[in-house]
Amino acid sequence: MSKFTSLKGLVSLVSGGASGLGRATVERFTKQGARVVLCDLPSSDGEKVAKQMDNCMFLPADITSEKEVKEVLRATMENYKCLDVLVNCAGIGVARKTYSIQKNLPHPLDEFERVLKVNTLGTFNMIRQAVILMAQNEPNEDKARGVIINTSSVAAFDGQMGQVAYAASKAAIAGMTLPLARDIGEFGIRVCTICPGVFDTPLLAALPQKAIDALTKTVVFPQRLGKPDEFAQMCQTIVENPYLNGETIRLDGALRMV
Ligand SMILES: CCCCCCCCCCCCCC(=O)CC(=O)SCCNC(=O)CCNC(=O)[C@H](O)C(C)(C)COP(=O)(O)OP(=O)(O)OC[C@H]1O[C@@H](n2cnc3c(N)ncnc32)[C@H](O)[C@@H]1OP(=O)(O)O
Ligand SMILES: NC(=O)C1=CN([C@@H]2O[C@H](COP(=O)(O)OP(=O)(O)OC[C@H]3O[C@@H](n4cnc5c(N)ncnc54)[C@H](O)[C@@H]3O)[C@@H](O)[C@H]2O)C=CC1
Repeated sequence: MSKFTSLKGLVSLVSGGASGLGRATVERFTKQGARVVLCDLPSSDGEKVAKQMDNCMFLPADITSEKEVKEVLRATMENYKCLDVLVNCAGIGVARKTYSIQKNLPHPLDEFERVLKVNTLGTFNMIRQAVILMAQNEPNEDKARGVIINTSSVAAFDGQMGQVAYAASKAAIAGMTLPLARDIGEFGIRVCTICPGVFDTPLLAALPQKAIDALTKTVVFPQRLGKPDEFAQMCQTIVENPYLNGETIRLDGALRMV
């Protein structure tokens, strides 16, 4: 069977794999026979989560660190001799308006910077180093060598009040998709980005329940929070469809946030 027509045997690196959408992706990929490197912060549940799965190893790193990401990729090569799929799930959220007149407080600049650094720069740091490994792969019959999947958000397009930093970081990821595909297509590496709507994870749970309920009510159908495995299923679809490239895919039940 040609490589990338199924997840079986593919070496996959999932950032943010200790929780939420990334964890669901690690779970689905390992069940489908992939060999998975779970990358997450040293302070995360990464070790515990990896131990619960077959063919999964935890390699701790802060995705914003060049040095730590380089070490994760070195260890991936040492253990698995290649890298076929990268799924960038690691990310953080913030809720902060540009200016709170009640508190006479403008959006803290360091908070804006932190969100952009983790979500956008961290995602790019993973990509720029993973490409080096993928480009060394033996191509399949279609000349394919690798697949990269990024995680943006519907906030990239319908950012709510208080989401200027988060939406900027996620719009940047969506904006990177096509130029990335253009840059690395020559190596046989495809790039797609998923824009999830509202999914049932610890990150979304950081919002007040009132806000979560209001958001859920605006999902057209199915009117519920997304299940993390539905995100993971989209990752599997992207890997297994050789003609999906350079695309940003909303996965949101037709939610358009107000
Ligand atoms: C305090 C919560 C901390 C959360 C930490 C991080 C959460 C990050 C979650 C992101 C998860 C990722 C999900 C994803 O990618 C998909 C999505 O984007 S889902 C959408 C998520 N939405 C947000 O993150 C919104 C963030 N904004 C806010 O929570 C609030 O705007 C904020 C806390 C920043 C300020 O609220 P508040 O102090 O109430 O502002 P005001 O007092 O000025 O409010 C005036 C008025 O307007 C109402 N309002 C405020 N924000 C919103 C909003 N986002 N949508 C609709 N209405 C809003 C507010 O209720 C007031 O109305 P009243 O009738 O006067 O009460
Ligand atoms: N839950 C939702 O409704 C939506 C989530 N998203 C995005 O999906 C991705 C995953 O989010 P969730 O699973 O919901 O959140 P989550 O909080 O459950 O998982 C995020 C993971 O990323 C890790 N992480 C954070 N910063 C990191 C860093 N610097 N280095 C390494 N790992 C780091 C965390 O430790 C955590 O394990 C995020 O990028 C988020 O912005 C996008 C749209 C909707």
